[in-house]
Amino acid sequence: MTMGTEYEKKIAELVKKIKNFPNFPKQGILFWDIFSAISDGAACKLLQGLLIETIRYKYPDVEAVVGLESRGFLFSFSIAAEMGIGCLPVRKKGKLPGEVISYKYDLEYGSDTLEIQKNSMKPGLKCVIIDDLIATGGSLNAAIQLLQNSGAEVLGCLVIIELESLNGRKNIPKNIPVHSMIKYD
Ligand SMILES: O=P(O)(O)OC[C@H]1O[C@H](OP(=O)(O)OP(=O)(O)O)[C@H](O)[C@@H]1O
Ligand SMILES: Nc1ncnc2[nH]cnc12
Ligand SMILES: [Mg+2]
Repeated sequence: MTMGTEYEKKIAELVKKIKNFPNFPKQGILFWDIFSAISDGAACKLLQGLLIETIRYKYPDVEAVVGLESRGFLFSFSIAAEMGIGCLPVRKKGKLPGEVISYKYDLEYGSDTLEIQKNSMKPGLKCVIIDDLIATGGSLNAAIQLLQNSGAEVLGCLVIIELESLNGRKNIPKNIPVHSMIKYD
């Protein structure tokens, strides 16, 4: 996909701002800190503009943006407000009031459950899932399953960062596009 050299220049600006932290939160993990890229106003504007440009180009029919707790929320509201479309949260079990639809999934140890509010869902609602980062792909895949079980149409996913060495895409259904703006090994 090409969105032009201006777009590429803005991505390069963003890349300069993202810091990483070795051995956080555990020994052996290189942590990519999206908050380091939004600590000044110009950087916030840059990233917001890039996200909106990407969504408009990749998913022009989107009707709602679904943010994954918690870092995904930063970006879902910003995009939804600018585009005048819905902003739906996917949260861990027990955090959302009212009737919810749940999806339980396996982790390396144990399991987790994601939820979405039933009254925010309409059959066939065209959703894009947004998060800061894809690592193993477990979170995005669980959100895709949850939304599809809820009757939504998942147009695709958008993440800012992809950790390619973890090959998270192998855990995502082949017919669901995942667009990442920045790729690290
Ligand atoms: O592809 P995966 O292996 O599922 O990992 C990616 C997820 O991990 C991080 O969230 P985390 O669960 O650390 O919580 P946070 O967003 O609340 O910080 C990140 O923000 C993604 O949501
Ligand atoms: N390496 C990493 N950096 C930041 N967030 C993450 N979530 C999962 N893996 C991560
Ligand atoms: Mg997260």
